[in-house]
Amino acid sequence: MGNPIITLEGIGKTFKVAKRAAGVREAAKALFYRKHTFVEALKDISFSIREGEIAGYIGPNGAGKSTTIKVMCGVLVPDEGECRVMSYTPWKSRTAYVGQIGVVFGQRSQLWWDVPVIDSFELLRDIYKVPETRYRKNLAMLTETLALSELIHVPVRQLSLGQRMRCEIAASLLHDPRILFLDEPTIGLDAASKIAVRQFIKTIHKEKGITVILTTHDMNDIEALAERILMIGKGSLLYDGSLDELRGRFGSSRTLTVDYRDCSLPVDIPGAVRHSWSPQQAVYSFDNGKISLADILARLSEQAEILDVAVDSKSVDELILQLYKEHQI
Ligand SMILES: Nc1ncnc2c1ncn2[C@@H]1O[C@H](COP(=O)(O)OP(=O)(O)OP(=O)(O)O)[C@@H](O)[C@H]1O
Repeated sequence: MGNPIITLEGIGKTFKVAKRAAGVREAAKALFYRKHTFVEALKDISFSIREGEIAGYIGPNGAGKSTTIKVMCGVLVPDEGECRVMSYTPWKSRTAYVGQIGVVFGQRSQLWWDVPVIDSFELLRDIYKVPETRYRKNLAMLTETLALSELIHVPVRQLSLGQRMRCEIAASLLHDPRILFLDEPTIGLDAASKIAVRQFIKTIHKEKGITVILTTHDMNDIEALAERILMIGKGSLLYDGSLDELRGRFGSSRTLTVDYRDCSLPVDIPGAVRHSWSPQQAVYSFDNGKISLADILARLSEQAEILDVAVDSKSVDELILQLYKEHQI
């Protein structure tokens, strides 16, 4: 893994929001005095991302994910703290900076709605001043890997969500950015489109070594892509680690169901808890840290001929939910 490419130190952002009271009288009063409340969207956020990492940025609704992405993209200026991305402060020298990053907001489009996709691509080529040969090469690669050949001559408004998302991702990569920010790239997509998007992100990361920051509510995205998870809740960073570390913390308990040919007596296995038994099937739970699956099966096979085994671990959704509960968010 490379050197730090993104560094945030003590980033804070508070939004001032006008308070609206119900009723005509209150609305009239509001013309003269407006009451405000303050929303602390980010509180003292610090982390750094190394070049070539894929980091999943997760947290419940309203946690501050999009606000952080907007700060890192230079769309929002924080009230306090430092943010360095490559050699840039994102909200300064915007023109040079945007040429180095790709951004996809799942809920917003960077493509022009009424014109064919290829026209938007050409406009982006001109905005980012991509040399013609490089543009042609990238366009050919993206068209092939994202299966766009049927789509690029169609106006964006006629595309389905999944088709548009493939075009959005291509648009964000035409200029060979070093970092790709993806804010909910699989939102609203069907299962096949989600898998296609994940597969493409994996490929582009592997082939180009691009750094990826991904926000999502879909834990399958995290499981498929993120080597590292950053979790934010109520504006504060609450977890920074790998999925495996999270499994070690909450998810080491597994359930084993084993089918065997007639076994007349229940088998006790030190380190595993037996939950049910019959001459054909037994269910155990065990902790990876205490006894391995291989050891349990070895003990069982001394007593009976094993026909089939099934092992369940906690799903990523369950692990994340446990983390949310631990932090009461
Ligand atoms: N422009 C804004 N004006 C006022 N409040 C805002 C603005 N943008 C965000 N907020 C508030 O800041 C908080 C964090 O919002 P943000 O969009 O970053 O959350 P999020 O984690 O991306 O949520 P979601 O998963 O729902 O997209 C929320 O309370 C939100 O209402």
